[in-house]
Amino acid sequence: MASTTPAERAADHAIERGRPEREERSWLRLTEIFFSIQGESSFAGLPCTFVRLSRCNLRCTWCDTTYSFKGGERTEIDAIIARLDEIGCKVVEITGGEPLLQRPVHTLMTRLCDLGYTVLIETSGSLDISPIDPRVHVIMDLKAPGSGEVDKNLYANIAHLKASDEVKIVLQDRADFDWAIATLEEHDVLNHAHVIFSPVHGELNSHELANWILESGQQIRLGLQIHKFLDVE
Ligand SMILES: C[S@@+](CC[C@H](N)C(=O)[O-])C[C@H]1O[C@@H](n2cnc3c(N)ncnc32)[C@H](O)[C@@H]1O
Ligand SMILES: Nc1nc2[nH]cc(C(=O)O)c2c(=O)[nH]1
Ligand code: SF4
Ligand SMILES: [Mg+2]
Repeated sequence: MASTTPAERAADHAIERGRPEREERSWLRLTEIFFSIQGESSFAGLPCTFVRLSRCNLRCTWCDTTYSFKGGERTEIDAIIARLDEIGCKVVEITGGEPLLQRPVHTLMTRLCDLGYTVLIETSGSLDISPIDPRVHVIMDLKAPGSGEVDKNLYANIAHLKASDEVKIVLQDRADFDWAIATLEEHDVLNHAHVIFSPVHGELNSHELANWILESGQQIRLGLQIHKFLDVE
């Protein structure tokens, strides 16, 4: 663990309270690093190493990663990169918790891009994505009403997406689906990025969601969390 300055301790307290911090430092609060099959996004099915950062500013009702909300090891960026090099997979996803809460995530992502990694970030869409290195593939959620966090969506982010990036909406029920279709239209999302709709796993029937997508006539990708069918991490 790195020795910390008062400024670093203040930054750490900020993320503990779910507030993004602006302090540059050499370490990140890390929940886990694991190597698995990418279960989500247009990269689904590919081998991928996951860097799961700790803490989140949201509390989605159906969140499957609540264990990332507390704790996390202070881990040097150098040590994270050394571990990724050791695993050897050139596709890396930065996730959480909410990875954009911790300012040094940008240093990590830029260093990984410089090293030739394909870097993905999975973010809730509640924090500013504009500082993200343009080489990073952004997968940004918009939170539907069923999540309980719809008021946190930062719609200004949509203008910062690249055409190759992805907007994901996780849906609990038909009301969420109708909200999602209206939101795509209102913010012209399909003209900014790819769009994925995913069911809350085990809650919304995926056949039903598939039919709703077909009936909508829109180019929306159905995303199922394939790691949960494989029963892997
Ligand atoms: C755990 S979050 C971490 C990254 C970031 N906080 C976010 O929400 O995008 C990763 C992805 O898992 C999705 N997710 C979490 N719980 C889920 C569930 N029960 N069913 C389907 N997707 C879920 C989130 O919506 C998000 O797209
Ligand atoms: N296998 C696997 N694929 C994933 N894609 C996104 C994940 C996430 O939690 O962000 C995730 C995850 O937790 N496991
Ligand atoms: S934003 Fe992501 S990590 Fe945070 S509660 Fe929602 S799904 Fe979970
Ligand atoms: Mg997950």
